Amino acid sequence: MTGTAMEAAALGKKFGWRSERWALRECTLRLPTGRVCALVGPNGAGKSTLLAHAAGLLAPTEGTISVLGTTPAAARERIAHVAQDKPLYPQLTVAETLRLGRDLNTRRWDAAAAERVVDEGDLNRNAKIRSLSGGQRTRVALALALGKRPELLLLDEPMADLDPLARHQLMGTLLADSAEHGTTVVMSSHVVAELEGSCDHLFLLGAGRIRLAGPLDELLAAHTLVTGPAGDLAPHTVVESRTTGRQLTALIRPQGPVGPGRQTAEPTLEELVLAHLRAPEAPALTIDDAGDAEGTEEDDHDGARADATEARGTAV
Ligand SMILES: Nc1ncnc2c1ncn2[C@@H]1O[C@H](COP(=O)(O)OP(=O)(O)OP(=O)(O)O)[C@@H](O)[C@H]1O
Repeated sequence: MTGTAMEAAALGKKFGWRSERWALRECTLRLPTGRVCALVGPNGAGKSTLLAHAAGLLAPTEGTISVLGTTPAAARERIAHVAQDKPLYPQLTVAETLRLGRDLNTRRWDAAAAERVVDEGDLNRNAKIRSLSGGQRTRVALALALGKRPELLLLDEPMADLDPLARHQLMGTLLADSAEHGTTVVMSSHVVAELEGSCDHLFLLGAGRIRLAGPLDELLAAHTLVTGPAGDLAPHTVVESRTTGRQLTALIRPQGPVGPGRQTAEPTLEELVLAHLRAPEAPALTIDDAGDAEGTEEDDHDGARADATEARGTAV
């Protein structure tokens, strides 16, 4: 049995005593070790808050979170967290920043990995951090994170300010490095297309709650895109359905044969995510590592409806 990289039980977070709003609520999830997990959801869904809990930077209001079999605080040396604002010392040079990384992580520091990330971006090692562009700073932050040789790498929108070529190249380096060392990666992103082909696990958050969680291939296999004549979709669980004239397009969780005259296909990651984002009331689904599904679907065959919007390639 694989180990557990991250596990949350009824995790909840409210910022401030008086706040009525839960940034996270009743989040129960498990991520096996060695996975590359996409963490997606709309703005304010709680992605950064979840990553900050896993990194030990925030304490839960209720529930628990553990990483690598212990508390986030106890695992800190084995975790690297690249926050959205990528905090670095502006007055240091790139070379001094890498030396600081080495001095703070004497037992684990992987100089070759850190230097490879910097060199692939053609960065001048004598340049001060404050003189670098946003994308170049991202590269230095990722170099520090990989140099730490973490067992769990938590990345909060790591690619947001990189140009498409740099994104592609850095993602390749990141995935190759993680595969070589068996690193578990949790990566939040709004650009779902860039996660396709990179991730094998998915957490979809909405309004602080888990909406989809599990191995990506099993989550995709649990859904079917249906097109064909309009009509009743019972007994299937409907995530989203749209009708244009007599034509129906729907994303369902099938409960048996879909019926004659309808075409079916397995959704892409992007189609799966976008349908759930357009239908925030759709029932949640968690598939655990043994392939067992747990959802909130029984009473919801009507599902949620959304406007017919062509949204391929969109950021969420
Ligand atoms: N330090 C804080 N104090 C008060 N509220 C906070 C704080 N940090 C986050 N929140 C609130 O918690 C909720 C979740 O925020 P979070 O940053 O985790 O979302 P997110 O999914 O990462 O969003 P985005 O995609 O915009 O980065 C939001 O409503 C946000 O306003």
